[in-house]
Amino acid sequence: MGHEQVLFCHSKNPDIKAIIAIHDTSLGSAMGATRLWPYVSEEAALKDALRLSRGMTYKAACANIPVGGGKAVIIAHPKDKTDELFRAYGRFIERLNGRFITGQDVNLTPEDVRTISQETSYVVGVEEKSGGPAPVTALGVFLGIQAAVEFGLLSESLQGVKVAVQGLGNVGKNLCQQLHENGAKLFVTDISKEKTEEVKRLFGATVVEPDEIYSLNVEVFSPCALGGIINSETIPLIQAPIIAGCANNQLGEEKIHSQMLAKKGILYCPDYVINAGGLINVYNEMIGYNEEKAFQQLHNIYDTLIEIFEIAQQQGVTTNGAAKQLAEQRIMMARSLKNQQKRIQESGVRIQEELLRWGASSAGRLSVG
Ligand SMILES: NC(=O)c1ccc[n+]([C@@H]2O[C@H](COP(=O)([O-])OP(=O)(O)OC[C@H]3O[C@@H](n4cnc5c(N)ncnc54)[C@H](O)[C@@H]3O)[C@@H](O)[C@H]2O)c1
Repeated sequence: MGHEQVLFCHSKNPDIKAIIAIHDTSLGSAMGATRLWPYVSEEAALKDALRLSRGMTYKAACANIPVGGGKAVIIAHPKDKTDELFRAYGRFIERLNGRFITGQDVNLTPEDVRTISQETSYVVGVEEKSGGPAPVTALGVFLGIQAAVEFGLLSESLQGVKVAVQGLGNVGKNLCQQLHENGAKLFVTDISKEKTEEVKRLFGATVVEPDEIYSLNVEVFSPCALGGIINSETIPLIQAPIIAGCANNQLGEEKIHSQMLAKKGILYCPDYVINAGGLINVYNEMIGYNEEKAFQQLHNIYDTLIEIFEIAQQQGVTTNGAAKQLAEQRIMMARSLKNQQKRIQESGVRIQEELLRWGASSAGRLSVG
């Protein structure tokens, strides 16, 4: 998959096994949260780290922020978490000298991240300066829905547009609020009755059962719960001409299912493009949180999606294929700029050396003369 560096971290006391995968640093230090999971084998853990770190490279490139892609996994059961384990892990990160910056993913708490930060400063999310990533992610998804509706339905307004939201958690509920405030008509589902009742009461949403959400006659289907829900079983049910939601890894099989969607004429917003708000938020926390700047970058999601839809339409490729193409172009451009800078620096050093040599020899001639 073209990784720059993969580290296998191991110590006996405390007992720790972790893998840090740095996929690409052309755009900047590799960023990627740390996941703790009782993987069945080291191979399974490696596969996860490799796949997720490559995803981060594409996500950052599409979001147009100067960070690279990385990911780390700790092979452990959540019940075996200890401070010693996280401190040992922090020391591994510190040794990378800033090539990899991490944060909180599955099975890590903000407290665990704080423990890691006792050994390394290359951690984000230690102090939440922005109120967490979910509202920013939701706003990014909202902008993505606007882009898709404008491109796919030729409408600049969401007034009366029917949107089906699957999952009313941290992101889903915030998204419902944005959609409601902009005149969309909501259809929602969640496995928690409490959450569906709240969204019904607050935003006048129509509640449906979890398995009914796919086949609704709506303009937008917004998956905001689980991964893998767009697959060979659900695609034939989907009526919406647009899919735009925050859930990670929505497609069961990336290639097969993105092609099935394209064949059916469904405009799919690649998940890692539309849900980049969380990463944008974390990046801004790292460089010193500035709300205005973060929200400006968030608007890139809208522009990037329009660009992706245009590439897909012009070249007859899937939106997923177009997103990868765009990300790879941006990475190649960053690489060639870096190489140019390096060449300029090297030739600058060579000229300086020539001048020094020339100066020394003419000084010699002068003194002789
Ligand atoms: N939080 C972020 O900033 C962020 C950023 C990028 C991607 N994501 C992804 O977006 C998704 C949602 O994130 P979140 O932070 O809102 O999570 P969350 O856990 O707060 O919410 C998920 C919701 O989905 C519901 N749910 C679970 N199974 C369901 C089912 N079968 N049908 C309907 N609803 C179901 C849960 O009850 C819960 O309310 C996840 O896939 C996450 O990885 C989140």
